[in-house]
Amino acid sequence: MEEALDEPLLEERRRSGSASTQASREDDGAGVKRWTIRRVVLQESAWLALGCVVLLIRMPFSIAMPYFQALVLAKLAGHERHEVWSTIKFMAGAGCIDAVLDFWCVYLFSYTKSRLIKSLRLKLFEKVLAQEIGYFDVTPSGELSSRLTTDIATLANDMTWVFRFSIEAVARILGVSLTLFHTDWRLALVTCTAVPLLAGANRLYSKFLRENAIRVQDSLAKANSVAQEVLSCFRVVYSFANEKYEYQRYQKEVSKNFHLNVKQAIIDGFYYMFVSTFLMNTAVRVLIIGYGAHLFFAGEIDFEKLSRFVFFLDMLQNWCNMLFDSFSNLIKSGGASAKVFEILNRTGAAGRGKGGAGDDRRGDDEGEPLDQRNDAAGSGQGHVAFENVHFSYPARPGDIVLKGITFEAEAGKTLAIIGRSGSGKSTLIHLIENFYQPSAGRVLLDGRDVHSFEHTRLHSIVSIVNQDTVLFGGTIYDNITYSVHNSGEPLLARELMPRVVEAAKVANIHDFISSLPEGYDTEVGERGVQLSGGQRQRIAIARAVLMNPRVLLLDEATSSLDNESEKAVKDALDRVMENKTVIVVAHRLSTIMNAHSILVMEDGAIVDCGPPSGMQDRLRSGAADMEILE
Ligand SMILES: Nc1ncnc2c1ncn2[C@@H]1O[C@H](COP(=O)(O)OP(=O)(O)OP(=O)(O)O)[C@@H](O)[C@H]1O
Repeated sequence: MEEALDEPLLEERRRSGSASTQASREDDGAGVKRWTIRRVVLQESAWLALGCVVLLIRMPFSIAMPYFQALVLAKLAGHERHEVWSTIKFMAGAGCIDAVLDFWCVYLFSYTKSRLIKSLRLKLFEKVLAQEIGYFDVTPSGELSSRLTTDIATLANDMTWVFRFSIEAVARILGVSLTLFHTDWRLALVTCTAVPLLAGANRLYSKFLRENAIRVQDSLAKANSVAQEVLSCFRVVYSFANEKYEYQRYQKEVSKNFHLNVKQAIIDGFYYMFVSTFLMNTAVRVLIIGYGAHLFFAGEIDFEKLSRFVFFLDMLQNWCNMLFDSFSNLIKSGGASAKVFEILNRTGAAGRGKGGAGDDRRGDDEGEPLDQRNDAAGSGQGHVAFENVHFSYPARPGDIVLKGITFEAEAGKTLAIIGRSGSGKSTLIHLIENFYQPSAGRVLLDGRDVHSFEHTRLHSIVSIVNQDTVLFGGTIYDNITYSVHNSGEPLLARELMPRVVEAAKVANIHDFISSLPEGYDTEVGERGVQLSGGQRQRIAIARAVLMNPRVLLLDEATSSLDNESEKAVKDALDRVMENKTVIVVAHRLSTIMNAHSILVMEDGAIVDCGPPSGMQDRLRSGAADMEILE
């Protein structure tokens, strides 16, 4: 069962699609199974069933206790010494068996809970990784990490314990109720008068809980999101001395969560005051003892029966409380599960090419074996073309960023894109990377729409080095080899090391790495903070060199560097660019004079293109930004 969970969603969707052609409540109508609490619980049904079996075996041993207690009291009253001791022995025996079985109940349900948490976390993370880039433009990462941690733990925790206690409580309540009727049906009927009041109170309480739980989880996710943002950009916070401001921002979100919890506490208080303490503990008890005393004095019930009834009533109340707790936890976990299932059931990762995790769309070459498709897709030289491309970002659909872009980047040549800030240069790069899809027109790589490429294939042909180089926490070696993780190449240091060193030499960073005491095993810190911008940039170039892409995208790769670092990075890039299709985005014309051709962008359109010679004069005579001409 566990292996099945770890398989890619794609496979799972294929299986589920072929297993059932009929749309059900758990179908999204296209044969893809939706995630529901029921489906999650069913995945662990074997373990849950085992737990329930132990629970049922345990039941008679724990239910026997009040019976033995009442019997001992009655025998004591009758001075039946021998019977008293033998009943106590039975009582102790039943209690010991009950205790051993209790261990297994706790273990089995806890184990199931851990399995649920693990599989839900993996499934959710896999699903998040399968989302299109536009999704991350509008969803704070802190919110997603809150879903992955708190929400999943709450959901799994509540589900398993609720499951356990609900089953146990329902079984015991039924068993005890039957015993109560068997003991004295008149007293049992009096107990039942509380049922309509209980049902009414539960209805109101559950309505409140459901609504509040969603708000509580949302406020937690927002607080988490603020904390994550601040911690990941702490240098900026520090440099503006904005610790107090950020504290207040976090405090605002945490306070919202606090107020919701206080509201919850007040309603909880009223609920338990009325249902548990007043109704069950006081009203029912007073009625039963009063009516029981009346029956006793009338000679219609004996002492043993009455005390047995009261002991069982205690047990009934305890288990009713347990059931109420389970029930309220279940509803509260609905707040956490709503968001988790919203992500798990999110379909149509529109920006992802075929074959990416979670993708279930069919392309125009579906039916061809994947290897053949990839071979066909990978056989070109790296020719890139835009055909009348229009584009708006999903976060701002009304803002047209590209307005009918058409151009070609010849294989093996360097095309430079220049233009004012905000004119749409990086957006062209994003579309070649298939981060987003055009609203109209096509982006082609070797004559094929980039969107029809198998995801890993496209990103083994096209590589990017941009201005804000992000390294991952880990060693320099880990960061350079990051580009070959999806290639299926062996990642063993022994086999890759010579190529890593070669790539670092091409990227002009080998000497620096060798000067470090731990060389390639040096830790770079979170997001590479322990290195300079230029060093990070050259490690990113080494990463691209190791991958040996056919198309290299350079998005202002040297614009944030000082002259010395810029020279080192440029020398590295010149070596990497040989025999590759290179599309380079630049701010200044002087940095791209050795390109084969230049595109000039303005306000989402191409306003000029041609070889560098003459471009400077044309730009000068036009309305170009002076900064570009530097
Ligand atoms: N993820 C996004 N969501 C919404 N709008 C975006 C997004 N990224 C960029 N934009 C908008 O798209 C337009 C073009 O941005 P783009 O980054 O392509 O410009 P650019 O020419 O590369 O600018 P610069 O030289 O300053 O980097 C801008 O108006 C920008 O605000």
